[in-house]
Amino acid sequence: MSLLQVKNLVVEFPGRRGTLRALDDVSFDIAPGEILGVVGESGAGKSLTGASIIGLLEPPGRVANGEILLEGRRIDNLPHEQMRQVRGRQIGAIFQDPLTSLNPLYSIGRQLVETIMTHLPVSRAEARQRAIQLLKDTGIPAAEERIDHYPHQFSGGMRQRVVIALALAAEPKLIVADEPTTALDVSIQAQIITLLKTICKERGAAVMLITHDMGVIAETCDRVAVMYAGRVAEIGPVHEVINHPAHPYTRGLMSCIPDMDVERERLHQIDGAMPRLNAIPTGCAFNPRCAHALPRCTLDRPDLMPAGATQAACWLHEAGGGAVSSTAQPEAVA
Ligand SMILES: Nc1ncnc2c1ncn2[C@@H]1O[C@H](COP(=O)(O)OP(=O)(O)OP(=O)(O)O)[C@@H](O)[C@H]1O
Repeated sequence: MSLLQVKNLVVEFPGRRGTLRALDDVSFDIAPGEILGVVGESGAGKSLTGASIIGLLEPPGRVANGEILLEGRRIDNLPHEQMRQVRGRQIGAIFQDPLTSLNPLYSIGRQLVETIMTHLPVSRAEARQRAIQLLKDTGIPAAEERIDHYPHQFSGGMRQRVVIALALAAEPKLIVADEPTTALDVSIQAQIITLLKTICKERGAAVMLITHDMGVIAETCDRVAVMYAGRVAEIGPVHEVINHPAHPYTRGLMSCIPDMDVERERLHQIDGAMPRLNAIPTGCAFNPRCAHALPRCTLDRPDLMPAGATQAACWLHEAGGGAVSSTAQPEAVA
């Protein structure tokens, strides 16, 4: 059974000039222990998807339709307090800025011990031992001493290690990590991503990893969901999506994977811009930027459909349609 199921998720923002639909029919699942990458340009809906799962969608944003299930149980409609429990115990969260997750007034030991004791049946002494072990496991040197230090006494990279320890403290089944390294020095980003991957794999925790960086996805994830304009454009095993991208948008993103020795770049290399929420084109939202658009693409919105070893929301893959050739070489997207 899937660990997490997101079914036909719709998120809307009511406004004076009408309702803006930021997520439109988003569906995917995550298996136990799996690392799912979520990638796409700025504004694609990655963070809103993560926020919906962890129950931290900020009003007036609201889930207007769809369901989110964790181990078969709906969590999108839970009362606030129950969702807080789920968030601490079953789902851990890691954000871009470590200081979002840490209370500057408490030592990191106090924060770890309280989280452990809130969710697991252990004594304070046991919780402290667990906290020290978690800090060691996340690569904090002299953990026995540093456990009594405050967040400001750690560097950015060390703070994000503490946040990973905190997210794992209650032994959750799922970690939602939203751009966990973007705020960090480039030289330590890879270390933190590697740590996140190894520590979650060791513990069997699944991860939803939101990032702009296709390079990170390639190195870290089992599967990847590519988002565009509030929808999933393509989803599949990471090596298939990278080597045989089925959606023209994904093919454009692939050109953003830099060479090994070139510094990583963000996904801004596809000509044109993602539409604003109040101006989403009819049909496929990508059609104005797509070199392969068919007349139908401007009229009917495609849902995900089988496309080789992945699923793509693209009419080119409809049975009988002329599928875009899948090669490892990305081609320019007009
Ligand atoms: N409070 C809000 N009110 C109105 N629109 C919003 C609000 N929050 C987000 N949006 C819109 O929802 C869309 C998706 O936003 P989201 O933050 O999920 O994108 P993203 O893919 O995570 O982008 P980024 O990579 O820049 O974080 C964007 O068009 C954004 O402008």
